[in-house]
Amino acid sequence: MSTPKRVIALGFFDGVHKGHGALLRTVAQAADRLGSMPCAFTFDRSPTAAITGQTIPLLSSVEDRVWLMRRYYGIEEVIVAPFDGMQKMDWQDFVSEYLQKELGCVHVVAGHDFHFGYMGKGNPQRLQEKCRELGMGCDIIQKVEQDGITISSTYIRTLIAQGEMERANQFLGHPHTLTNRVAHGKKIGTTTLGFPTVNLLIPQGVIVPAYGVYATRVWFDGQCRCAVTNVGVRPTVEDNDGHVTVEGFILDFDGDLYGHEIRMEFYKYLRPEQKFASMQALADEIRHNAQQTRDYFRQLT
Ligand SMILES: Cc1cc2nc3c(=O)[nH]c(=O)nc-3n(C[C@H](O)[C@H](O)[C@H](O)COP(=O)(O)O)c2cc1C
Ligand SMILES: Nc1ncnc2c1ncn2[C@@H]1O[C@H](COP(=O)(O)OP(=O)(O)OP(=O)(O)O)[C@@H](O)[C@H]1O
Repeated sequence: MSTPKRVIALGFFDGVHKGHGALLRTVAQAADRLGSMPCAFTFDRSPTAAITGQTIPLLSSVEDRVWLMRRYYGIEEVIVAPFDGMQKMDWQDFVSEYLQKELGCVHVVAGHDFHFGYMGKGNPQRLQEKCRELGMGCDIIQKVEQDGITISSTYIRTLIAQGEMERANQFLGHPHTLTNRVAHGKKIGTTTLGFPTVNLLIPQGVIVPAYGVYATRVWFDGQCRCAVTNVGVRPTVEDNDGHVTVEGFILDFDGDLYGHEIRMEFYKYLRPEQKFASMQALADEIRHNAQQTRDYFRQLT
């Protein structure tokens, strides 16, 4: 079978923010024009983390990155390459041997500050020259800014760590999204509190939003519902084990989602997590937060 022709965006794309969006939209347009497949190239782990040895909690799991690129920008295929296996590849080989010969790439799209190949020796200018030599198309996208700030995954991570979800979403261009299976909780929600919750495990290596309560939406089994969600260690619960949980009370829903995959979208930070004097006081506050969530989504529509 012959290799399909591909138009490929190059980068890591953590969070798939608006700056990445400028590249991905250009890919979709070029692919349409050239009758090729719109694609993106990413790595299985953060090159910056691998090179510097730092731990960098990410905005998105690989699965979410792939889903976001498809959902918001129509990217049909995401090539997830192993960073460890490719780190030492020379930048010229990356373009001619890997992109052109192996992947059938006819056009690449990269950002203004894209460095690639062994020791980061490849840069936008070299990429353009090499593509010209090989007969491949190449677009370099100028930086996208908002409020005078260059949009970047690094900046958006700091916003999410501080609970500034609405601002993070403005920079992302879509709601911050986490997808995973629903885990079992301690059942206190159902038995003592009167608010059953879905427990979403934070995907490994992904940033924990600031502890607190958020207006969220959850998608599961083809449905979308509003939910009020707590992120934190539940200091009110006596036998909490210090584990961070993400627990959503889904409004107007009655059903069992254990083991199902859910996608949670974070919209607005409502309040910090607190230690309440009693479970009754916590239940009263959750009722209030549920109403705030309803009001929030009502004014959005
Ligand atoms: C909207 C919402 C807000 C919450 N806020 C807090 C809080 O401020 N402090 C706290 O200790 N627990 C908080 N919780 C966590 C509850 O204690 C938790 O839902 C309950 O322990 C149920 O746990 P389970 O899933 O193990 O049954 C909140 C839960 C929800 C759904
Ligand atoms: N604000 C932006 N405007 C235009 N292009 C961008 C922008 N941010 C990133 N890019 C480009 O998107 C591709 C992927 O970038 P990358 O994954 O390194 O994102 P980043 O947001 O710059 O990450 P980090 O914050 O870790 O530096 C690269 O080609 C990069 O140059």
